[in-house]
Amino acid sequence: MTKQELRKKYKQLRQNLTKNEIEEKSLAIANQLLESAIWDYSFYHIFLPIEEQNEINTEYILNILAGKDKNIIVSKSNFSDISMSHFLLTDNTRFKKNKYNIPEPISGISIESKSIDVVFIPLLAYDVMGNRIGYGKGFYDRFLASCKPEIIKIGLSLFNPEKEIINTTIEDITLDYCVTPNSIYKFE
Ligand SMILES: Nc1nc2c(c(=O)[nH]1)N(C=O)[C@@H](CNc1ccc(C(=O)N[C@@H](CCC(=O)O)C(=O)O)cc1)CN2
Ligand SMILES: Nc1ncnc2c1ncn2[C@@H]1O[C@H](COP(=O)(O)OP(=O)(O)OP(=O)(O)O)[C@@H](O)[C@H]1O
Repeated sequence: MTKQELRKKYKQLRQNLTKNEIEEKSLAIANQLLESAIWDYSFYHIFLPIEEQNEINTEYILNILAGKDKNIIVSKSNFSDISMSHFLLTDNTRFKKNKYNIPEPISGISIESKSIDVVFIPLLAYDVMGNRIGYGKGFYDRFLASCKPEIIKIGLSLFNPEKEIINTTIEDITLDYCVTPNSIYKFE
């Protein structure tokens, strides 16, 4: 299916889930991650969910990261130039929702994207090759292009992969893993 068709399909699939199902699946994803071999790093970037879009609740993963004393990085999105700026999460970090309902840190210690070791990536759909699509602005494609090449890219999804996203471009950066409530997919 094309990116456009997939965005429509997965927005609908998400809207069909209850809040309870999202909590259960979010917890299951965090538990899958606990089993994985990604914990020997220092700087972990995570997204904060748009609740209104039924995104994964990443709080369970945040708790794991905090428990393991990792450096946790969260971002602010600039919609005028489609860039993201990154901040270290501390006990004092306060959040505010932007106009797209994404919770963002109000201020904090700036972190450059090259410092990040592991990034958890939001998505609408992905395929068995590790291609992903989001809301279609290209925030993550630009962000990941600015990171170090060996950064570990982990998609998080409530659903299984599609066979194929057909209209991918060279700018699309593929995932290394995608974690779902039931599985961890590894892409070569
Ligand atoms: N939690 C979270 N943070 C994220 C992303 C994400 O997918 N999830 N992004 C991933 O790249 C970037 C933000 N990308 C976005 C791009 C477009 C819209 C947007 O157009 N929202 C519209 C309609 C949404 C829809 O298509 O249904 C709106 O709210 O009016 C929102 C976020 C960076 N941060
Ligand atoms: N590294 C980049 N530099 C400049 N433009 C880019 C880059 N990556 C993607 N784009 C552009 O951004 C637009 C949206 O890309 P795409 O459809 O892949 O978004 P997406 O992956 O669904 O969105 P997101 O990354 O925000 O979740 C496209 O027009 C694409 O050409």
